[in-house]
Amino acid sequence: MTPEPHKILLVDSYDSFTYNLASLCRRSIPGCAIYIIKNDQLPLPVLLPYLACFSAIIVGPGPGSPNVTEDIGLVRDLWKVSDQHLLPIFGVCLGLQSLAIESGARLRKLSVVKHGQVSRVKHTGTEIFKGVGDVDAVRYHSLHVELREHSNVEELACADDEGENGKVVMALKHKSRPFWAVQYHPESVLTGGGGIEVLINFWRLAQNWNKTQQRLIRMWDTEAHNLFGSPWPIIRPPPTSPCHNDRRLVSTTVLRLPNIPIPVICELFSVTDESSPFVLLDSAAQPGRYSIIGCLTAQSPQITHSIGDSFVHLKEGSSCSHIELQGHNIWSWLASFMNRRKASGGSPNSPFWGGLIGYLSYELGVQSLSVHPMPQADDPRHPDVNLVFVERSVVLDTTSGDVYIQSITEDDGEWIANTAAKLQTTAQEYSSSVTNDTPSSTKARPNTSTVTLPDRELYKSRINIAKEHLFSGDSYELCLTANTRITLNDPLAQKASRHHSPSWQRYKHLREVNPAPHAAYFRLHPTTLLASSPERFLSFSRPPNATYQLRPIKGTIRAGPGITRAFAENALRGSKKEVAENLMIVDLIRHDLHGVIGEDVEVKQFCGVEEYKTVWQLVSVIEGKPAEGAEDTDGRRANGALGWEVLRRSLPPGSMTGAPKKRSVEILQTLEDEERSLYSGVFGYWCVGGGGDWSVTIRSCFKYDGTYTCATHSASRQDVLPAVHKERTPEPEHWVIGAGGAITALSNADEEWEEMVVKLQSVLRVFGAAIPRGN
Ligand SMILES: C=C(O[C@@H]1C=C(C(=O)O)C=C[C@H]1O)C(=O)O
Ligand SMILES: NC(=O)CC[C@H](N)C(=O)O
Repeated sequence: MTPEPHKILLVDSYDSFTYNLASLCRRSIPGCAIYIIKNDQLPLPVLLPYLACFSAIIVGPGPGSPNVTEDIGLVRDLWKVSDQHLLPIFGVCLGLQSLAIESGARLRKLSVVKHGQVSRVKHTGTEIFKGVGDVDAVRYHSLHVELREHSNVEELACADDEGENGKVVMALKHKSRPFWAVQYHPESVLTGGGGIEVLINFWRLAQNWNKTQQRLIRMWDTEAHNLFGSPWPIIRPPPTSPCHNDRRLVSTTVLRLPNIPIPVICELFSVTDESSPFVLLDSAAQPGRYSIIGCLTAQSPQITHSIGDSFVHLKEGSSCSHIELQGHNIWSWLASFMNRRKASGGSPNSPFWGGLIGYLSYELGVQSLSVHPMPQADDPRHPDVNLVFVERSVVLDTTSGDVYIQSITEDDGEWIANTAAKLQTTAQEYSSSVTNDTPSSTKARPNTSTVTLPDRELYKSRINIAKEHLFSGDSYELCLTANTRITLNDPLAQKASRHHSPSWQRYKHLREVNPAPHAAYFRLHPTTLLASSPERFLSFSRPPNATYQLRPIKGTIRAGPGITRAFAENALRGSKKEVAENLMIVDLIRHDLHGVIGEDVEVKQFCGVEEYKTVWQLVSVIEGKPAEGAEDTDGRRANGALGWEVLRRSLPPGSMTGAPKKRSVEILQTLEDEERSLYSGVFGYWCVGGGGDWSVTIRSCFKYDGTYTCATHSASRQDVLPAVHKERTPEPEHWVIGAGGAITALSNADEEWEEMVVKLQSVLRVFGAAIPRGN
């Protein structure tokens, strides 16, 4: 009989680094099984009898204070259990602070808080530091503890913050009970020397203690299983309804047409008809590579859903069905939808064969954190999910010039042949034309718009309030943002028709002035989105052996004359503040990914400096692979449902919230006036072959049409929509641009305002508007 694995209980205080700690634990304690509970999940009397099932407890970090019941939950009681229930505990950060104050130490605020910063730690070389050499440790704390003579804990390590905070306790042990703790973060990617080494020592000490106390480990029974569930990692794609797998085949023709610009290809389709839907995912700059055009038909299914609505709305041509979710959520509904539409046989070199393209709002992510999203003024609510199912597509590989013309519709050879012929002719005409111009964009005419900017003083005052939250230990970083509104009043300039799409003209202008690797143009009624994002959120490659990649950005400076690579590298990678900002998000993203796919998560690039048209950015790359067999969800080849699950559980993007994510989102809701909507959400695709690629919706603008006909909860299950007027009377257009930046304890309000303005300007210029000087 194989021995029972050692069971470790990990208590999570709603932190964004917990799964990193779980992963470190698994590496330090071979074969252990880790059960994670929230600090308020079980009342102590319920937990107590089960402590005997565990070999040790790890108490994780978290926002807030060890003195506040809502922040610390049952952790404070763990230190006081009777000898009968006693077991070894290892505390991290908030965990250390709780142990210390319950053992007679004093809680203090740091004069200079430490978030995402590395300190040299001096230690005794004993206990959890036995055999450990130099320790360079990452710190995320605003509070610290001061030992007193009669406290029951003794110091094992400290950091010397010199003039800033003096000596700060970095590790402790209890004088008589088997408790050890560190103030720094052993699980951070940048902690060196005091990570796995310290956990291995803790485990040795814990096992010794259990042995000398002759502790009997209680058998794991059904009751325990019901209470604690399965051990981490729980790799589980969203539930899908059973389906007949009528797997479709992808038909593809490949042409080599170098130099034919994406706008030229789009204009062969319906992009110039403002009244028809259109989707383009555009790699308009490096490191983007593929541009994807969804060649929609009148029947292409469009799926919309708003949070709080128990229906999904499916529009196909002129009919609209309202499908009740019936206990499912939108995520599993979409997973089922895709499960019925798997396809195979497409070109392995084309990342997209067909599938869903569209966007998911910030508030959809907020809701999955169990935080109530901010209310929306509009009724009915605008869609938080707006996707179209693409059956015909053209994909351009901008590196090789290969163009993939693809269809997953049966017997679609004629469309493929016609499209190929059309593209070839256009390419010939284009290459022989004298000017070789891309179709020209309309430069926005000045004085046609009213721009409402965020109020500078208000924004700066909010930066200062954000910093107060950081100083008090509630958050380590907050991504504060604000909306700018543009109203276009010039009816002549805006007149849309079958052959003139002002929003497309504007998009072409945007891709010229701010070419970006993750650009997009969506006309998905009632929403129009023009995006020029530098930031990939998550890509998952086609199974089998999918790789999940996230590319968070933190750290921004303006691009322009005189800003050389050397200057940018020094200003970004050479800056303690910028690297700290980036590190916090890297650790958060590692946690998000570990949470879904388990242990295999790696930082492939830390703080690379990348140049874009208007800004230089600090970019990190985190990659993961699911455990073997995890993708194969239904016995057949998987369809990317696990990638979809990573997306569900990682939204909103950590780079747009700050860390810890949940508490940061709650604080941001008190500092921002209105919902973010598309901004700070994601846009991208989920392919019928199982891959996906989603970008962060930043450096973008969006607007809603006045009439959103499909979301009304009609009593009938199917409505016929009124015919769309082809030539609409122009109404003022209301565009929104969100912009912001990460606030840390080191932030300066004027500089943060400037950074927000730089990001805003990258899009605002397509409206012919500029921010007045001194604003
Ligand atoms: C908030 C924005 O950007 C985010 C914040 C960044 C930063 O603080 O440096 C960089 C990229 C984005 O993750 C924005 O563009 O509006
Ligand atoms: N990382 C943490 O656990 C932080 C603990 C506490 N909230 C502080 O800021 O000091």
